[in-house]
Amino acid sequence: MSKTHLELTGVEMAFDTPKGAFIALDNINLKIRKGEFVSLIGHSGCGKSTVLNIVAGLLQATKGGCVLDGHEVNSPGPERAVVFQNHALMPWLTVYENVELAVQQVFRKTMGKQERRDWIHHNLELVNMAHAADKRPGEVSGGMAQRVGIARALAMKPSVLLMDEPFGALDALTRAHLQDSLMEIQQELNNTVIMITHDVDEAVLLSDRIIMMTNGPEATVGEDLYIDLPRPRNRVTLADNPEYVHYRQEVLRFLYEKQRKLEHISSRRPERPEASDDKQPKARAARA
Ligand SMILES: Nc1ncnc2c1ncn2[C@@H]1O[C@H](COP(=O)(O)OP(=O)(O)OP(=O)(O)O)[C@@H](O)[C@H]1O
Repeated sequence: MSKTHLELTGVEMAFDTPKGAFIALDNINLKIRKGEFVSLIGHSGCGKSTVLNIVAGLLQATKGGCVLDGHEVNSPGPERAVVFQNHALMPWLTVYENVELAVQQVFRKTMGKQERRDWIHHNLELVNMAHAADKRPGEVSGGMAQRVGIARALAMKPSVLLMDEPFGALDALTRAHLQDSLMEIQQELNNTVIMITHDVDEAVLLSDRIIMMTNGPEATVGEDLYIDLPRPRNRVTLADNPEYVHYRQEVLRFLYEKQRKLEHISSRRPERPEASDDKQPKARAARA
């Protein structure tokens, strides 16, 4: 078993609000091994993005911290690439130039011009987007743009890939195709991946481990489920696999329990004054 690659220890995240400190996360402890694919799942507003932002170095924990390869994470770095739900490509640059921007940032000094060109094409090919290299993001579909976002992240050769609902906005077929590509690429590159998802099937299919978070405020790790299914994984054959069905039920059970708690709290307390309105926990039982 490989050693710990990334470690969160005693992480607390308190946000300043007009009504005082809002403790979003409390005592998050997590050890992740090199090459592990970890999904974060939990109800809306529980703090998944906050965890990801701390690992990305975009937020600083108010207590505890994050250590990657023995170094404390204090700021963003190219060894941790982030893929957001809405690709976040530069609309005025072509598909090629969007990837090039990231590659220049990381490899300007270490790769020659031709090597960089080949590397950009290689990454576009990985996600089947080389044919659209000269198109702008507005000229390709949402799924294609998302693939470019993934190529851009992979082209930085990140040792950690952080994904915040990367396939959330895509139709089912595109989503399935990208999930399969991601599994293949990750097997090949052995990156450590942390992915936020609301989709239970996606979490079980892709992950080595599913971290289920309790409801906020003061959210923490509720359950840590290891998905011991052989790879490569095939969604069609897995659908009837009793182990797969068991894992899926475990996650659903956890989420329904937490959902019941949310409903219980909201029936007793009509308002949650601490959290901002757009982040009030919502029922997402259908997809979560
Ligand atoms: N800058 C901030 N200031 C105050 N509160 C914040 C801030 N950022 C996040 N929060 C609160 O922290 C909690 C966790 O937010 P976060 O976005 O991490 O949740 P999430 O699980 O990713 O939600 P979702 O699934 O809806 O994306 C929420 O209650 C949110 O309102």
